[in-house]
Amino acid sequence: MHSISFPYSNTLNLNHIFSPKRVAPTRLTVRSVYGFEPLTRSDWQSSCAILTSNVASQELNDGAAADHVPAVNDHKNAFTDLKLLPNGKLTVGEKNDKPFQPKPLTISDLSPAPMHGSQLRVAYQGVPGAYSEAAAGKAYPNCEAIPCDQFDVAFKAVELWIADRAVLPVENSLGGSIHRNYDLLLRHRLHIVGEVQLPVHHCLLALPGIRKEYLTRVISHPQALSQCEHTLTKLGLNVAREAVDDTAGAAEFVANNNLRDTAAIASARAADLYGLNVLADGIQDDPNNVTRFVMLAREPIIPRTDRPFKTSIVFAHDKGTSVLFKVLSAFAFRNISLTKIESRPHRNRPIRLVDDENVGTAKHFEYLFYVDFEASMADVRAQNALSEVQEFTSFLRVLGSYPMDMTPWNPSSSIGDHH
Ligand SMILES: O=C(O)C(=O)Cc1ccccc1
Repeated sequence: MHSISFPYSNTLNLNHIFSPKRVAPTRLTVRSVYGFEPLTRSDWQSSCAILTSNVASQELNDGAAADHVPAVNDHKNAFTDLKLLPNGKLTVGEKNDKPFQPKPLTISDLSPAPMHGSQLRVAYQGVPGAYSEAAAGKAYPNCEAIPCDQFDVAFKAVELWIADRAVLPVENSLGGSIHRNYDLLLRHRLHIVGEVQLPVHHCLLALPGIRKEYLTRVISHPQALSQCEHTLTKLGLNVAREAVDDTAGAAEFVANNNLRDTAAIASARAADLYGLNVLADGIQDDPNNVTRFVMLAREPIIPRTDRPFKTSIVFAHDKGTSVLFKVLSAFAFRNISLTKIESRPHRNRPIRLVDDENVGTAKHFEYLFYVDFEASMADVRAQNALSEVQEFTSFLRVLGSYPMDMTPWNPSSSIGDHH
């Protein structure tokens, strides 16, 4: 067996990553960053702030403009462009719309996440009946789910204290990662505080009295369309497919516009809500179709070791060889299992790194790597692995350390199933 010695121990220099212009960087130890003991909530929160708040990113087509990217948490601007529609849905409004009044903070806003069962406001993209709404309900029973017309709006709602959490679908057992949503995680400063996995059960919905033969179009969220592709063909539906923002929104659109030639792929709950018929039930190609959603909050949660935790990180490197091998070995030698590894090309899309003086620097990386591993940041193995990863990488961000969803699949309780 090979023995490998690592040229560093517990010392983690965050400043060379996040503050490239700083002359005399202060060194933080892994212990202070991840707070072994004594571990207080404020220790952990301020540590995470150090790790993550100095980094913001922006997808840009033109790299030259990257140094002038506005701050992502620009509350002043954001207050003027979010508005609440009469149906309770949040949307992006015009700059001259009546601005939102920021909600005054109360002591309970500053306390740890409310106890199970209390009313938490959870923003999701879509309209009632969307799978993200169901994911919010699974993660936070009795929460108030707030529909938003775009993911960006859901993120902003949390940043502005209009909502407490945002729900984001990030990967699917069939289609893999939802890359756009991973990019959103980087462009905002929210923390992953939980995950839920949902068996998704799709239905083909149409207006009452409409038969399959009348259809010329099927509309839905792109993930839903791709998850049902073969079954649609088997049903003889070689008709146009059209992508819309969310599954339940597709059902609502068919109903509101009385579209007799169009079906929607959505949940059975959406059929009930919008008065549509279920033409075909369970039309996903993979009967074990599962979508993973993450829950996002303004503050990270305190990682624990008394139950299984997962940690999500993103990193990039700009020099060195075999970097991925070295990074993976940091986990392998500590027996930490990875549950996900994914590379994402990031050419021509600079990431904006912000230093302590809030001066932004655009950095170009060829690839970003997303890794999820099965350990809590309160676990010394994870802390050591990450301090090692940091040595090989030029950009590293902990997206969150959170309890794993351990619920076993139960097809009979699939979301969207109306039985
Ligand atoms: O559109 C929805 O209902 C969503 O929540 C996104 C989605 C789409 C397809 C499968 C899982 C989640």
